[in-house]
Amino acid sequence: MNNVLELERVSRSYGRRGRAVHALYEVDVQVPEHSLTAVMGPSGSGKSTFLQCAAGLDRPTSGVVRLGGREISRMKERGLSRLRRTDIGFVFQSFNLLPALTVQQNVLLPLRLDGRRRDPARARELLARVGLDGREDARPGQLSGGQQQRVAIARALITEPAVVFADEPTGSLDQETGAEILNLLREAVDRQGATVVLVTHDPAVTARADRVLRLAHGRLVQDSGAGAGTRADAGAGAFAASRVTHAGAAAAAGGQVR
Ligand SMILES: Nc1ncnc2c1ncn2[C@@H]1O[C@H](COP(=O)(O)OP(=O)(O)OP(=O)(O)O)[C@@H](O)[C@H]1O
Repeated sequence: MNNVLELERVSRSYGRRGRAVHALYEVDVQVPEHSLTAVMGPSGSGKSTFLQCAAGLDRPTSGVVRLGGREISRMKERGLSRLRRTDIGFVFQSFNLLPALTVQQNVLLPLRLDGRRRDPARARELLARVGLDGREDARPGQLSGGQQQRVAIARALITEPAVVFADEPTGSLDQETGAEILNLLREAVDRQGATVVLVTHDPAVTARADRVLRLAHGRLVQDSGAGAGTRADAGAGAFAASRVTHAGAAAAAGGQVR
């Protein structure tokens, strides 16, 4: 199976030499396509830094990040922002929907921002998949938190990104709603062939992930589920063939990771 995301000896430090804080230290990770990877670890262990470096929102101090075979750690800002629009989908803890737009307009926003043709039929299809059939014209403010996160998932998937990065996607939801959101991300992997990397404190995620990476003090201290026998490997044949690899993805419409 191809690795869609690779980090090679990636470090990110802050501050001056001698007194530098190593937010990430020589992290090596390979993420195969069609898999769900959870990144866990205590507060301050480097999870957000990992996500930001992997998603091209921050540059590592040293090391190499490749997304879809392209080295993004050296890309100029212009290339990176294009890549975030075309190859990456984002889901945030706080949903980050635009309140003045309808649900459907929010889902279509990444296409619009990338100057691409809008595809309302595809937006409706994705909204139906996340259980929001018939809510296309609602405003985010009329929806519950869980429903808003469903919209955010549809938005992240609209352009078939190489990787969907999710930062604490269940962090502001109750347990049951959080479990539903996790199921949807799992389904995006199993039925739509998506690749999801999510940062979380939520222990429930481990049961739904193909792989769990644990960070401590900026280092990768555990990498469980990698290799043979992961759900991704076991279920590879069942993944939807319809996904067009690297066909482009959504920048999170109007949001940053933190
Ligand atoms: N801009 C910055 N300047 C200085 N230090 C930073 C900066 N950003 C992060 N750090 C430090 O890097 C380390 C890792 O931070 P990071 O936010 O990646 O951890 P985290 O695991 O995501 O934490 P949390 O679970 O609390 O969000 C911490 O020690 C943090 O203080």
